[in-house]
Amino acid sequence: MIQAHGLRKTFTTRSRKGVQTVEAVRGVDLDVEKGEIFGVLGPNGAGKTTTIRMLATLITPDAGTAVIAGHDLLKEPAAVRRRLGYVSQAGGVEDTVNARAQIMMAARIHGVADPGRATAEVLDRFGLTELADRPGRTLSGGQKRRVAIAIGLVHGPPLLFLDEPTTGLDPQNRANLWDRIRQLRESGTSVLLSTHYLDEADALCDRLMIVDHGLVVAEGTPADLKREVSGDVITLRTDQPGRAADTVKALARETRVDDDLLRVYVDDGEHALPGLLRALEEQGVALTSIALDRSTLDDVFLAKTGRTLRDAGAAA
Ligand SMILES: Nc1ncnc2c1ncn2[C@@H]1O[C@H](COP(=O)(O)OP(=O)(O)OP(=O)(O)O)[C@@H](O)[C@H]1O
Repeated sequence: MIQAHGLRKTFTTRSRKGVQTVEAVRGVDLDVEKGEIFGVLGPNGAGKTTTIRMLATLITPDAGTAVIAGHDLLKEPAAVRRRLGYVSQAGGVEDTVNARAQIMMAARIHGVADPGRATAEVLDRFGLTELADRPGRTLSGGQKRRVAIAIGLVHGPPLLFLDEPTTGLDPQNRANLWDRIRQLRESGTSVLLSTHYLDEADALCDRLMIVDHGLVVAEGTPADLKREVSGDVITLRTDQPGRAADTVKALARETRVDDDLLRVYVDDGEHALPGLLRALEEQGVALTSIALDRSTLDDVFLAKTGRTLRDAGAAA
């Protein structure tokens, strides 16, 4: 559905401080299969939105090529545009106009043969029929997000771009939206979504790429990626993380200190734990807490970039 190679975008801004350039995307390859949910996971400022906007024909790449739904992104942008739906991070739902009218307008803009019917269908599909005649400002965050997706889908595109679809939603609305995105996949729509939520990427995506500073640092299924940094993570909280790390180094594949936390990467946590605790006790290192977990996508991010996704987000 999408084959992209070497996508690049640099932004130049001029202000009183002078000319500033930001290399937002620095050579991204992407391969999205038909009917899959593909995720672009990364911290704030990683280049997710810029990548999606290039693929959605909204900004022109400085370099690179892409074929989307069988059409060349640069040579046939109008054909590409007809085959995709795009839902921006902000959502694009008007406050003063009701949902039905907004969806109907999108259907007309796209030249849908029977806009009334297409609107009614998409309203029904997203559980919006009851709310269809209320102005945008009276809808909840989750309802607005569903209207935005309905606007993006009313012309029945085979490919949908969702830029951070669940940011700001409460857990119940996020779960609801995940179900609806999964239903899209079942009906054959390919979905490319960006997110900075690890659990979202893990729960929803068939495959994903992790981006950082405009580059792809890892790609695969969530299970493959986690297998790459295989094994378990033992997280120990202590006042002496450096000393604890030195003590357990020989028993671990890798250790990482993060404030008062020591992460110990081992092949088999259950078996490694007793030996680890014994060694720490012998050295007189006191612990305030112990946790044993399977590796997560954050551990993949940490292994590839040396930072956790949370830290990377905070630094951006
Ligand atoms: N129009 C623009 N002009 C100048 N700089 C830009 C522009 N758009 C994006 N950037 C910069 O490019 C970098 C990547 O931005 P982008 O929006 O693609 O990141 P993102 O991964 O989507 O982040 P977020 O999760 O915060 O939306 C950032 O440093 C951003 O400030």
